[in-house]
Amino acid sequence: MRVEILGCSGGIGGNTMRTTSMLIDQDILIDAGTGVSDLPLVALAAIDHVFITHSHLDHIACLPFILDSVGDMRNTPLTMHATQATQDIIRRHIFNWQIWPDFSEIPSPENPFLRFNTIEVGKSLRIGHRSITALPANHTVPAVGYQLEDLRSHASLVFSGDTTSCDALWKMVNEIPNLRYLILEAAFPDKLRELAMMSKHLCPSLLLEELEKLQSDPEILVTHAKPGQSDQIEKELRAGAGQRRIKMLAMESVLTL
Ligand SMILES: Nc1ncnc2c1ncn2[C@@H]1O[C@@H]2COP(=O)(O)O[C@H]2[C@H]1O
Repeated sequence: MRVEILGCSGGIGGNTMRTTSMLIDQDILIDAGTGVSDLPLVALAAIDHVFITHSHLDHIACLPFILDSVGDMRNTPLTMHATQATQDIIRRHIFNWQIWPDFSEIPSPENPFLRFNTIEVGKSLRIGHRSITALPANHTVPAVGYQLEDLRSHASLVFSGDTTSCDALWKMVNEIPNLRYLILEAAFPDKLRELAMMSKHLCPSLLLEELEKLQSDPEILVTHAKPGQSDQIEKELRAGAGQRRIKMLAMESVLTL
């Protein structure tokens, strides 16, 4: 399984900051933030599945554009996978004919560009040799993370999505054998710890407290730094990392499972 980081910033600004999205092989996206907009048309048309962590704009911004840009280049609907709560929000507030047309009825309800699939925390979906499982998260809106497992190598990657402290997440993460990569968020530096808590994110000190609950030793990659905050977050994480292998996740990097 190939995991390409299309965007991993908590905001926008210039060529180096794109919001959250990961491309799994050619056909699966995890979130559809602004990082998706760098993909050429032919790559956009190859996306069959989009797994959404939560409804915030920085994670879904490009989904409406994908459908309008390449819907007619495809023979089958693109499937948006999300929990019922997240699906309801996105249908009510995005695909409502006011913000964007409802592509689950276009060009016809019988043969649309978009279809919805409801996922549940703890349940796995198998797509070819990839297994995708929703994990618990704790954010200001209904949210999940994902475990991606390559069923050939049995290696796993966990992406927490946007979450503050979440014991239920660690309970499930600690049951995963062969966890190779753990992508966690730290949106703010420690001086903004109050804002991190209010907006249900992590900062380095909170992230390091969370890592005390982790019982395995994956490579830890940190995502979602707000614009201009990445260097300070990295400095604070380095200072407290101890034996943990922690580094900042980089846009355009490729992880292999
Ligand atoms: N009181 C607040 N609650 C939630 N988000 C806030 C607040 N104040 C500012 N924000 C910002 O709004 C952003 C919405 O997306 P994020 O959750 O990524 O990060 C959030 C913060 O950067």
